[in-house]
Amino acid sequence: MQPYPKPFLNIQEYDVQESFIQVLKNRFKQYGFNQVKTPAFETYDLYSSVQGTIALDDMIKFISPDGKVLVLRPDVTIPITQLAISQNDEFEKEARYSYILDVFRTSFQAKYGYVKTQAGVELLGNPHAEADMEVISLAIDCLLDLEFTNFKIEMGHAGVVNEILRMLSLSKEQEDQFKQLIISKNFTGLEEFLSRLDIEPSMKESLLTIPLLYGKPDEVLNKALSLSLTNKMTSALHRLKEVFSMLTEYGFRDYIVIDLGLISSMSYYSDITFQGYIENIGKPVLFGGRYDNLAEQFASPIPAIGFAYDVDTLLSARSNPLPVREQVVIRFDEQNISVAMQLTKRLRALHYRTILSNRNEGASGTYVITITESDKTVMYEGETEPFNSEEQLLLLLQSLKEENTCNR
Ligand SMILES: N[C@@H](Cc1c[nH]c[nH+]1)C(=O)O
Repeated sequence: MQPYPKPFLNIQEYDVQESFIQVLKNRFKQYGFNQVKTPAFETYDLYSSVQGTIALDDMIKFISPDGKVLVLRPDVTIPITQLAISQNDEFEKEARYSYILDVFRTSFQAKYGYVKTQAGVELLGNPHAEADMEVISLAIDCLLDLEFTNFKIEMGHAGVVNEILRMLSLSKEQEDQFKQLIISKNFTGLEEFLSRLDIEPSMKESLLTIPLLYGKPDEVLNKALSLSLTNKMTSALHRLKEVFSMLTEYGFRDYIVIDLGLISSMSYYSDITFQGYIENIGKPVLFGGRYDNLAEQFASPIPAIGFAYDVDTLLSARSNPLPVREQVVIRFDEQNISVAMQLTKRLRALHYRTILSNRNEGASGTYVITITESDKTVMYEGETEPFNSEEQLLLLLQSLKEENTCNR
C-alpha cells in the first residue's frame, strides 16, 4: 500500500491553528462582522467575466458531470461582493461579513499544494475613511490578541501607482517591468527605465521618487504631497493622511508605515491597500484594500474594503512553544467498568478531556487514573498517588492541574 501523504498539520499544530482561528473569530464578531461561507465550487464564468480579478491560469479548473467549467474557490472577496448584492438591493446600509475559508490558486507555493486558509472580513457600503480605519484597526487588534507585537502594517494607495501608469501610458510589457522595479525598490533600474521614455524633465523627479517612498507616514506623505503630479494623486495621499491620523487617535500609530510603491496581486483594488508583516517572516501575513469598482461589474457600484489573513503564514510566525494538550486516561479492570464509566462521565462534565481506555495498555495521558480491584491511583509525571474516593480524586486532579499550569 502507498504510504498516506503527510497530514497538513500534526495534532499540536492543528490545536494552535484552531486556537488562532478562535481568537480571530472572536475579534471579527466584536467589530460586528457576521461569518458567512461561499461555495467551494464556483463557475469559471464568475471570474472570467470580471475585470481585475484572479488571473485565469491561477485558478484550478475542472469539468462538472454536466459539462460546465468549474473552479475551486480562488477568492472570497468576489463571491462575497455578489452575496452582498443579492442580500441588499439598495445598499443604503453597510454590511459586514467575515469568513474562515480555504482558497485555491495555482500560484500558491503552499507547503501542501495549492490551498491556503484565509481568515478575512469585507465591509461593504461605506466609502468613508472611518471604514478604512475600522478594517485596519481590526487587523491590528487581531495581531495583538494573538500576542504579536513585532509587526507593521504597510499602507499604500492604488491611486498613486495607477495615476503614474496612466501618465506614462506604457505597453503591457513595460508596465510589468515598471511594477517589478517598484516592487523590488530598484532605484537605478527605475532611473534607467524612465530615461528610455519620453518624459517631461520637470516630472522626472516625481516619477522617480514617489513610487519608491517608504517609511514614517508623516515624512513620506509630506514629501509625496510636495511632489504630487495630479489632483487624483494628491487626493489619494490626503486619504492616506486622514486614515493614518485616525489610526493614530485609536492608538495604533506605531504599527503603521507607508509604502507608496505597494502593488498588490489583486487588481480589483482601487484606493487604499495594505499588507501586514511580522518581523522575520519574509512574506505578508495579511492582504487587504478598498475595491470600490468591483461591485459595479455585477450591479451598481458599492464602495467596499476588506482584508484576509493567510492563516498558514500567521501560524509560521508563532514563537511560543506548542502547548501540551492535557488529557486524563482512565484505565480499569473488568470488575470496575461501571465505576470507570461513571467517573469518565463526571470528568467530561467538568471539562476534562478524558479517555476511557481498558486495562493496562491503551492511550497515554497527562494524568493516568487506574481503577482496579487492587489499585486506585493517579499517575502524573511519573509519580503515583493513591486515592480513596471520587471526591478525593477530583481534589487531587485539581491541585495537579494548578501545579502544571504554574510550571509552564
Ligand atoms: N481577497 C484578497 C484579500 C482581501 C480581502 N478583502 C479585500 N482584499 C486576497 O486574497 O488577497
